[in-house]
Amino acid sequence: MLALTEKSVINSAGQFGRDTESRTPLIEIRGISKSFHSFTAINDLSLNIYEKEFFALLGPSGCGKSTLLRMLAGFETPTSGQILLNGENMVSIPPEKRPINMMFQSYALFPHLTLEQNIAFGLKRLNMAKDEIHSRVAEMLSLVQMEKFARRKPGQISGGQRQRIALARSLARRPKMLLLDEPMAALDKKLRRETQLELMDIQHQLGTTFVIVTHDQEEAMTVANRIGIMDHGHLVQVSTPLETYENPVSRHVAEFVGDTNVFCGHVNAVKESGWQFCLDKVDTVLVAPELTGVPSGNIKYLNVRPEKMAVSRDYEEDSSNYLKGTIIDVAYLGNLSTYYVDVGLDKPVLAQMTNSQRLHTEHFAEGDVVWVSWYPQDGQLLVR
Ligand SMILES: Nc1ncnc2c1ncn2[C@@H]1O[C@H](COP(=O)(O)OP(=O)(O)OP(=O)(O)O)[C@@H](O)[C@H]1O
Repeated sequence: MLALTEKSVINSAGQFGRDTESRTPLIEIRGISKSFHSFTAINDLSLNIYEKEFFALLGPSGCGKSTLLRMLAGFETPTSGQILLNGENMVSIPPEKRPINMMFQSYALFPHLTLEQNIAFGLKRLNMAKDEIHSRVAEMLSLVQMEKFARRKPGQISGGQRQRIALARSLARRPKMLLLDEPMAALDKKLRRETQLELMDIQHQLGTTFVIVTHDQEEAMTVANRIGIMDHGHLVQVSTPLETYENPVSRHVAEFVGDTNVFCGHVNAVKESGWQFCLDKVDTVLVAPELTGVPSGNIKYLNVRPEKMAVSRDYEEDSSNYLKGTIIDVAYLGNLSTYYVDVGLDKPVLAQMTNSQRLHTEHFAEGDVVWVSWYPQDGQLLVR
């Protein structure tokens, strides 16, 4: 089991990056486990989620994301551990009594009811006055910009619009927390991007805590204030998107979130200019930033993101790290080019260059002999 701290970092994610430790959590998950027969889906997991936060659970298929969400909603009971809401144990509270709502991937709209009736459905069951229901439905339709379609049925609107109605319906009871299980899985890429921005906007307007489950790391990075990375029922890192990308706690997280280059090796000298990292197999020495608080003997990997690497024909006498190699593949994406460079290691190095000038960007081709370079401070040393 890995020890976790909710790191304090200042970045674009604002308040949630900085001061989560000093705030009272809305939800406190204390050492919960969930087993299905002999299989442990969630293993001694602890996490705090705060008011007004947009939290994303990210991880490979089968790591336990949905199981965790279902326990928050009350559809599953933890085998052990506690879930507290505002300090009160929720484990014995049934789903409908929790101030938490869940929006399902399938949206689960009633096909025979109009959109406004769909939104009103849960409110009627609360015995709310007719006028109040009417105004709440209107407010929700306006929130998701679907006023014009109020009298249509789910079969008469598009997939993206159904998604909005499902959102409106799940927010109508004004839950303290909304759980979203892969809410955009059925949308195409462009609509998905638009919907992500709308979702952030709505969450911001309402101030409701959102917890989203996704296996799309770009989606998690876009919408969330903080991301929890899960693996085999454990939470392996909880941090802001920036911290997750630039400071992954392990090789596993680094490789799961975005593309990266992980070099295996060891620190062979501690110099003032940085630590000297010797690559296994090619016996090349690179300069790497010091990893404070960690004995140099524990270092196993050097992690460098492809966009931190440059490709050039020539070697220059500067402080960068250089590796010589041959381009074996080029992926030209228009805005970016990704070069796969064989430097004599098990895997080619990935270097990504922005095509920032229309006519004067230098392009490289398969077979070109090049230097891949990066600044020492753009590398990250890892112990696991
Ligand atoms: N009711 C159940 N009975 C037995 N095993 C289950 C049950 N529900 C989930 N599991 C198992 O628990 C593990 C975690 O499942 P879960 O649905 O939480 O994963 P996930 O991370 O949400 O995956 P995906 O991204 O594919 O939806 C899986 O191995 C799954 O097979």
